Amino acid sequence: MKVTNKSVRIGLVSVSDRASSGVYTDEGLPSLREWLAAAIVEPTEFVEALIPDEQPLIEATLKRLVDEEGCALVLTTGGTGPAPRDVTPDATLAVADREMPGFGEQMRQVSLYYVPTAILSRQVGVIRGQSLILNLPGRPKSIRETLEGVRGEDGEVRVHGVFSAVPYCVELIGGPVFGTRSEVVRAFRPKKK
Ligand SMILES: Nc1ncnc2c1ncn2[C@@H]1O[C@H](COP(=O)(O)OP(=O)(O)OP(=O)(O)O)[C@@H](O)[C@H]1O
Ligand SMILES: Nc1nc2c(c(=O)[nH]1)N[C@H]1C(S)=C(S)[C@@H](COP(=O)(O)O)O[C@H]1N2
Repeated sequence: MKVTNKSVRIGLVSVSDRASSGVYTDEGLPSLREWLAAAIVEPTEFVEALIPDEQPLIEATLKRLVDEEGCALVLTTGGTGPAPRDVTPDATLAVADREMPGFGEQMRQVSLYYVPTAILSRQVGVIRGQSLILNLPGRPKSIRETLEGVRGEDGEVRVHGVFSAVPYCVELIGGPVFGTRSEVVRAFRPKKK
């Protein structure tokens, strides 16, 4: 696989009323940053935002990260549930050019191995311009769970996390080519004939 030395620019958005107002310390952005830095081979640059559950602000943040900051990938955490203030998927769909339903489907599937309330997450994956935007649930532990997938006691992957498909998707929509460390997550690319 061809990989470049260019750094991969990634937007991280933690959507939480309480973390953004200081009621508790935000663990979303550090968890995202640590997982991605361990998973991606190439140097990464992060553009981060910690914001409350306000749909116009989430939409403006996603647009800024993609259109002005040039992020090839944007990951959000929080605000995907059914409560009235959970509006991250609505904001994400509002700024989308195209939906990628497989990401939401697979994340809910993976999450069911961890928690029966996984079906309450309305998380979506979308394309805006040449960027992939993915919603992850708010619990910091769900970041690793959904991105990395489910492992058996032998450490082998039983159910693929969605990050296995992220590098190929980003490449297909015109973003940078990057690889992953297989001990964290194995990126799949179909073999060229
Ligand atoms: N950014 C975060 N940092 C640390 N812990 C978080 C964060 N977001 C969520 N959590 C934890 O996960 C739990 C469930 O998250 P959820 O997104 O449902 O919160 P919420 O009830 O919508 O409230 P808020 O928007 O104020 O985080 C929270 O109660 C909290 O313990
Ligand atoms: N992997 C994983 N997915 C999960 C969870 C979790 O703890 N781990 N929590 C679920 C719960 S309890 C809810 S309400 C929804 C939405 O969470 P959010 O509003 O914090 O985004 O995500 C679900 N998905």
